[in-house]
Amino acid sequence: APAKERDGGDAEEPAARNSIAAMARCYQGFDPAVYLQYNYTAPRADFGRADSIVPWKLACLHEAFAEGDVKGETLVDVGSGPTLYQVLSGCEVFGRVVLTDFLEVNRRELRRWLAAEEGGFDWTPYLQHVCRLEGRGPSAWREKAARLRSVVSEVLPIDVHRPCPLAPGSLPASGADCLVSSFCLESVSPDLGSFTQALRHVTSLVRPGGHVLLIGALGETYYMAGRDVRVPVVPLDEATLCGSLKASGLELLRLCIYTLPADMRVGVDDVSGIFFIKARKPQLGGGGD
Ligand SMILES: C[S@@+](CC[C@H](N)C(=O)[O-])C[C@H]1O[C@@H](n2cnc3c(N)ncnc32)[C@H](O)[C@@H]1O
Ligand SMILES: O=[N+]([O-])c1ccc2c(c1)CN[C@@H](CO)C2
Repeated sequence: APAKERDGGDAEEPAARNSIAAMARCYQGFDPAVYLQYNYTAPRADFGRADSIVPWKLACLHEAFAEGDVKGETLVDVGSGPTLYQVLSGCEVFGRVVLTDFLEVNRRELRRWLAAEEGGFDWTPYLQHVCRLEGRGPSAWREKAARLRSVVSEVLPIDVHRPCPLAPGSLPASGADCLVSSFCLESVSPDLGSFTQALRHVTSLVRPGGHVLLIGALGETYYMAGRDVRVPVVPLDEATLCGSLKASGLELLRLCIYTLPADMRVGVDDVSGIFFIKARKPQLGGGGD
């Protein structure tokens, strides 16, 4: 059965189970509106600035799909939170997009946008920006919004600390063709060991030969997930990140790093850099695609 929001995952050692449970308790205070305001409005999401973080992330995702090697039927987004930017490029390639999060408050926020209900976050500037990247006029954003709403098939509970993060049958038996995950694993894991274990768990959701696109924080030790909700983060650097990727069996295809300019450090976290990883899960028997 899908994990409850206070679960301690399936960690073997009691200590690990406790720290995972402590992390889950931390997330009970997660406030989607505050989180969106802190990270998805200017200056971090300023579409008029070439060095703003969100345009950089959207460009990485656009390029990853534009190369044409990432294809198939099913894309799963791990730890979606209340955000949709991370699937705005992939939704044009895949006929089925599965969004997931640990918290019902976030799943509800996603369903609110998908149902075109009033009062949710306005993703229009994001839709328009990705349409520009795709060489479509910004007025194509309504088509992109309709496309996204048509391909998102589910918004499911997930727990990356479980060997099977999703309920059985959530994805095709062979696995998803592509997995996207942004700012999840390092911000839900108490330490590097559980980060690497969580990466192994989510890699099991992907078919052999499928692709993994990861966006995350470098050098971050905490972030504010609500007005007074401080969440600890596993501080990663390039070496530890690549070590975990190798340990999870993924083949690194591309690693891009963004270093935050001073005015992108706005006091809501201590992140120093952002990574984008394009990786592939080897075919069985280690063959090519
Ligand atoms: C920093 S937010 C990232 C949100 C979004 N993907 C983004 O790019 O901004 C981390 C997300 O991980 C979710 N989360 C917390 N514990 C989790 C767990 N054990 N398994 C999967 N997701 C979890 C939280 O609910 C939250 O939405
Ligand atoms: O600048 N950004 O686009 C951005 C978006 C989300 C997040 C960060 C930065 C840094 N903190 C993480 C949580 O670990 C969440």
